[in-house]
Amino acid sequence: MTSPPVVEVDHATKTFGDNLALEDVSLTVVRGELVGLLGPNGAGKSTLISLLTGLRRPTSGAVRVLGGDPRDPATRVALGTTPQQTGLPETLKVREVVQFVSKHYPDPADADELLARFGLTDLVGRQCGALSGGQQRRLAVALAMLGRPALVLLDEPTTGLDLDARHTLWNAIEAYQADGGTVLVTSHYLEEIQRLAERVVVIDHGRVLVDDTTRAVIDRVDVDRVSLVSTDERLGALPEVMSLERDGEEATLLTPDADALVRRLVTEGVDFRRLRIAGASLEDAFAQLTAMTVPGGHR
Ligand SMILES: Nc1ncnc2c1ncn2[C@@H]1O[C@H](COP(=O)(O)OP(=O)(O)OP(=O)(O)O)[C@@H](O)[C@H]1O
Repeated sequence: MTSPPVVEVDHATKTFGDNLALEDVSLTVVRGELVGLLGPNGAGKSTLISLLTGLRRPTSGAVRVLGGDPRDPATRVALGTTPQQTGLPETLKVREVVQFVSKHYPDPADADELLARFGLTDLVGRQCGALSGGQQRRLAVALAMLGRPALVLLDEPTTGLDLDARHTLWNAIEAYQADGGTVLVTSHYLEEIQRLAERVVVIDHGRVLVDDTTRAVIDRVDVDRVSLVSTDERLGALPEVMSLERDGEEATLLTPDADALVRRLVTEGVDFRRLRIAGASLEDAFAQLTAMTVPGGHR
C-alpha cells in the first residue's frame, strides 16, 4: 500500500466574512520535499498554514495531512510548527521547556543532539525570558522538530535573525530534511528560499500563481541582473534597461539581453566601471510574477 501524501490541499477556499483569503487552492506535498511558500503581504500564506495545522477549517474543499484531518490530535502529533510569533514561557529554563514538550510525543528526538544542531547547548540552563530574540526563534524551531514530526511548517522562521543564526537554522532545517522530514516554509527573504527549497509555490490574492521547481521558476524570467558603478544619467533611458535601482554611484539594472546592453554602453560612450552580470534570482522572478497580478485575483 502506498502511503498518502504528507500534505493534500484539495480545492480549498477560506473566507473571513466578505474577505476571500484563499480561493480554490490545491497543493500536494510528498515525503522529503522542502517547499517554499511565497506571496506578498496578505496573500494567504498564514491562512493556508492555519488550515494545515488544523487551527482553521476550510470554508469549502478539503485539507489532509498524512491522510488524516489536521484537526484530529492523532494527525497533529506528526506535525511540528513554528508560528510567526514565538511565545515561550519566560520563567522556564530551556532544558525544562525541552523536557516538557518532549513528553508530549511517543518517540521524541534526542534532545541534546537537537539542541546542538541549533547551537543551543550552552543555553540549556538559561530561562527562556532571558534569551535574545534570535535564540528564542532558534529554540522555537528546535521545539517544532522535537517530536520527530513527519512535517514541519515554518512561518517566517528567520525573521529578525542575524546572518550567523540564519545559517545555523538553515543547516538544522537541511539536516531535518536529510533525515526524511518534509518542510513547508514561508519567508520574505527570497535568497533563503532559493537556497533551501527545491520547489516553490507562489500565492497571491489567495490563489496559487505558480507551483514549480525553484530552478524552473527562476528560469521563467528571462532577464539578467547587471551591476555597475556609473553616474551617467542616461542609464535608465537605454532601450535595453527594464528597471534601474541606484545606491549612490552603484547602479543595478535588469535587462532582457546583457550582451546588447553592454554593446550599447560602449557605443553610447557611457562612463562605467566594475561591470558585473548575474542571472536572475528568485527575487526577480517573484517580483515579475506578482507584478502581473492585480487586486481581486485576476491574472
Ligand atoms: N482572522 C481573520 N479575519 C479576517 N480576515 C483575515 C483573518 N486572517 C487573515 N485575514 C485576511 O486574509 C487575507 C490573507 O491573510 P494571511 O495572513 O493569510 O496572509 P499572509 O500571506 O500570511 O500575509 P503576511 O505575509 O503579511 O503574513 C488577508 O486579506 C487578511 O487580511
